[in-house]
Amino acid sequence: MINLTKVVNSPDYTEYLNSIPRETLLKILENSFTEIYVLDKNGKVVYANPAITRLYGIKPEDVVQKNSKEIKEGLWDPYSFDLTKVSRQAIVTENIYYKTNRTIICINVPVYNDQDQFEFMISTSLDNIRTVDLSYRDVRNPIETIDLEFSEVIIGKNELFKQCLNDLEKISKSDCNLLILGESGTGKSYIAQTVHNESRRRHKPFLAINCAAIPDGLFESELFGYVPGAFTGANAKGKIGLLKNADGGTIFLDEIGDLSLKMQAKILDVLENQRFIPVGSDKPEHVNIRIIAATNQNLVSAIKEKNFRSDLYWRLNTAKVVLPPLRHRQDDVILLTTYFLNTFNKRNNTKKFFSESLLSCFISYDWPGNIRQLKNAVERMCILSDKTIVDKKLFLQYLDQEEDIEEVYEDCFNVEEFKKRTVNKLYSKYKSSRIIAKKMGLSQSTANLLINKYIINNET
Ligand SMILES: Nc1ncnc2c1ncn2[C@@H]1O[C@H](COP(=O)(O)OP(=O)(O)OP(=O)(O)O)[C@@H](O)[C@H]1O
Repeated sequence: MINLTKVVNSPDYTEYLNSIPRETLLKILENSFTEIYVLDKNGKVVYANPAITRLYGIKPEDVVQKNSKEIKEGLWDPYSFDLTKVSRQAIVTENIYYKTNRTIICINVPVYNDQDQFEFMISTSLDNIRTVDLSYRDVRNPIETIDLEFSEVIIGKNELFKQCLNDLEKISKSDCNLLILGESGTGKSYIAQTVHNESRRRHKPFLAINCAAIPDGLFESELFGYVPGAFTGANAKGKIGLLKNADGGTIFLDEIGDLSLKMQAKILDVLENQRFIPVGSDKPEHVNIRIIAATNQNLVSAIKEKNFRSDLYWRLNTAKVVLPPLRHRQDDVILLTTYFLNTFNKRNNTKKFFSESLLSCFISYDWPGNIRQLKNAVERMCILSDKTIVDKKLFLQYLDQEEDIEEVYEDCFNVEEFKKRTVNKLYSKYKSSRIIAKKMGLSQSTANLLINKYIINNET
């Protein structure tokens, strides 16, 4: 929280303020890249600048005079108006906007009238914190971060991954559709957002929809919108869909492999003709949209099994990038770990380090859940460790816990392989169960069991 000191305007300051024409002040507000969102004492929207269209696909004129709590209900967390109103302080919050899954930093400032009564709250919000920079803040001149190269925004130096980044850099400058393939957690959504941020559409909305999570009917009305009276229970005024809201920008269709054949046909129409028909209407509407789609499914097999349309595949496939799994990017594991560790340290105001042995474990592990699993593991190590230097013991416990849920995830986790490899490596070097036990943070009897299981029994 930031303490607010009441600003008392000097006569000179008031004169200077009065000298600025109203039109100029309005132009400044309207052209601010940062969102400016003002609520009155009852939480009604008094003013919102056009940045809200870029961030949420909502138009200022559609929200003004409406109750902000109702607008944001279920879409936005946390709702900080009530707290700001009573706090007499500016409150900085990290919010999540569920429709796009974006994190948005808001500074909420309460404003008081001459009688010292709460008059309104001004929120200024900033997304895109990655380019403003959380990870590099300590070492980089903030001016330099404004013009980051594509490869600098995304963490990764591995050769295989760099080839993807080279392609992505070119693709982001073009306006073609893009298909991103890769295992779960390899960063498909993260890359999609970055491609948009680096494209000429970056000042227009980026809206994401998860095709797997939504039933057909809802998918259609969310994406295409509907006309008044389109179906029972529909809003009497109708609804503008994501496509229209994202006009000029990018739609990200996550998990496209899970889309039904019926919806695939509708998406194909959007791709081919840049048009769609709202639910309950017979009039096509035209949009200018770039589509980025992603899936962890094998679409070629899905086509063979008649679960995915080949014409849609080829349409989406104008540009295709296959993100490598983290086990093929072992040289990036430390880089990513350091990045996540710095992020958590900053967020939690801690100064944790990872021991060398823990980092070695991280490098040898397969990370079947890819970057998402690595990020979660780093967070878990940071939270659970009481020490400043986090050692590998916690990680081995983490692997044991993962092993417990192995049956649930079937062969997603390759813990067994990891243990086997580690024991083999240590045994060929030390040939001593005592040293292996010490190195792995296990009792000597457990180390003996592992040696028997993976080495002795395998030799016979
Ligand atoms: N290169 C990267 N640098 C930093 N963080 C990354 C990078 N790639 C991915 N991440 C982070 O890893 C996590 C998983 O990424 P993301 O959700 O994009 O994966 P995904 O492939 O879309 O997963 P799924 O297929 O399950 O939807 C996210 O928290 C994301 O911010």
